[in-house]
Amino acid sequence: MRQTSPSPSAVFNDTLLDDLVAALSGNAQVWSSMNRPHLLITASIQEADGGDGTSIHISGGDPKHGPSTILKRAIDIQSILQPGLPLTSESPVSPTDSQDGDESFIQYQGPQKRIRAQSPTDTDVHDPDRANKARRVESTHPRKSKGSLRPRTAIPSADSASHDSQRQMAITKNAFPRRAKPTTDLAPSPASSSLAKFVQSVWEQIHGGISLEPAIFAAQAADRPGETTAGAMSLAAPLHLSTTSSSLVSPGSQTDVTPESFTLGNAFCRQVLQTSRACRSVEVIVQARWVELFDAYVAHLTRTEGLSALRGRMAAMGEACRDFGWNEKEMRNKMAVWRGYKEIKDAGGWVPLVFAGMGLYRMCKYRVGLEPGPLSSLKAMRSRLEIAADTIRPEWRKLLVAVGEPTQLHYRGHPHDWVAQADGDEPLPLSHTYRHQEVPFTFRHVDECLVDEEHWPDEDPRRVPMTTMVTNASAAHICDTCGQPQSDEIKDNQCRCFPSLFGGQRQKPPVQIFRTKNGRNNGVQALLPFSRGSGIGEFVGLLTSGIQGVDVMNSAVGARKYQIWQGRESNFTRFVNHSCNPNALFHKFTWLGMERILLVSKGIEAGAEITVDYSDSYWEGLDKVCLCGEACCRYQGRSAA
Ligand SMILES: C[S@@+](CC[C@H](N)C(=O)[O-])C[C@H]1O[C@@H](n2cnc3c(N)ncnc32)[C@H](O)[C@@H]1O
Repeated sequence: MRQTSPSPSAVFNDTLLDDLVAALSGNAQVWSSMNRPHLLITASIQEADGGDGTSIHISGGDPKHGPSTILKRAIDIQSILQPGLPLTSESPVSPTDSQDGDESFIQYQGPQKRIRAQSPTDTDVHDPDRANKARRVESTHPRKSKGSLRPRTAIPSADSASHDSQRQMAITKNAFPRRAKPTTDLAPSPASSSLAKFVQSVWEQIHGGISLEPAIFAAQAADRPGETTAGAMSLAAPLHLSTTSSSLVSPGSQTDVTPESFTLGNAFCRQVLQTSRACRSVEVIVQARWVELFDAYVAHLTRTEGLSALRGRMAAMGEACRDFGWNEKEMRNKMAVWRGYKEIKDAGGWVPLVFAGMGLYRMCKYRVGLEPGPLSSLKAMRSRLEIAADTIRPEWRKLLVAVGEPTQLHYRGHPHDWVAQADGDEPLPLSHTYRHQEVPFTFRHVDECLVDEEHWPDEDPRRVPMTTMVTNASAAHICDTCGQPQSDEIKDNQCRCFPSLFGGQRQKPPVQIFRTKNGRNNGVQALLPFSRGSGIGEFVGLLTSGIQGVDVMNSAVGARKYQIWQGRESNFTRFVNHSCNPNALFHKFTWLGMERILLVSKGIEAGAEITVDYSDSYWEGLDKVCLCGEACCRYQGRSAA
């Protein structure tokens, strides 16, 4: 049998060969013939077939009685060699003494029967050629290796060692990087870890598939016929603080910003913010809908192509990877997050996605809060979310064009024109909840008190003697609580006693009218927590006097008594129920020289009903039973007067 030396550059798929030889339960040899790889089982040294194709030769027989070839089959093993690395016959010498000829082999020690590799002995020292052979075998069969085939390491000749051996590339057995086990010693500090993650995300974004077209400028240009994108860019001019330097503010230079350009800069910055916020909302609803598209396409593939669900998903995934320009891992990661968006949409509708804050991505990435319990709570909240979104931010529905959903509002009017019901039941129009009354229900939402001129023809009964502070420009009202000047102008106001109610941007109160379950009709629910001492709202209604027999608030400034009646015109404070253990109270506060009655929190959690103590003067003589349900209730179970 002629043997040629295998190429030292031939790289084998060790695992496959391991498995193959292990299955044959014996030693094996690989050699090349006619530049094609062969695998020979060494149980019997018998060439079965020179052949001209790449084949596995399986021979057997008792050497004493001569070989008896039992060629079973020939298998092409070219495919298990690394492509592009053909066997060559240039390697110098056969590693075994018993072989000769122009075919060489690498001896393989099968996993079950290990042959100790030859190593140079004392005798070898005197026989350099034999020693070299032994070294080659040793390097081919490192003792620690467990039954694997390797190309033989070439032993450089004296004159070629300096360069040839330097240029031999190899893929080592342990080249595949394994994940390092994190150790506490080496764990980066949280700060550097956060920064490292941040920088990593920047690199990922740069190298990922995003495109940062300045769409906002294009949109502005579209709004202004004849305006180019570059021209629209000039809208951002107030933000170009320095035209001579690439940095916004040149060191040492004093940039003059006029009030007008500051206002323009604010407007531009706000516009960009709002545009990007709307884009972010569109992004997540589109991604939630895309997951539905993906699932529907998989169903299509399984139906029309006869693919299994798994194969259908793989096929759809492949197409998605191609179209998004992402690899499969990126695509899977994105889809996992997007599927979270879809689950939120399925439970709570589109509102939670459109108005989601920064936590949405993390929540979906780490699947926190997407358990059945929280999702069913979200489901019960769905219509409440829609009431608020439709009545406070009606423009949100227009974004649904992006996912082909109807854009008509479900809930029109004032946020408190709707009464939310428990267990996700459809909200009721406010007037429907007073149908049981004999007098038809009419109600107008107002933010300020109205003066009943019949009783107070000349002045507002709440006016208090004014405390003023004269400044350069004008006289200012001084807060009798904090001693700071008060003003409805944000830039002039310094009183921070109730910032959500006075002196700043008045916020929509995060409360809803809801239907109580225990016979109190409607009540007020906090949608967000109210910290202790914070203002929830002002008790407003008709400023009048002398009313009896209906719910009314009595107050007085000095000797001047007045009443606030909320029967026809008011705000949500009209619907606050009584509790003998309330979480809010009514509090007098003077704003701009006028007494105000505020609903102030004693510490309220999100979701809780807001209650106050109506006071004994309310309940005394009233033929009602208190239904507050508190253990300390003062008016429960009493016999009606
Ligand atoms: C200012 S309204 C509050 C809103 C009212 N629940 C509604 O649906 O219009 C006051 C009325 O609510 C009811 N109410 C408030 N608190 C109550 C309580 N603890 N027990 C029984 N009824 C209560 C009484 O009918 C009372 O006259």
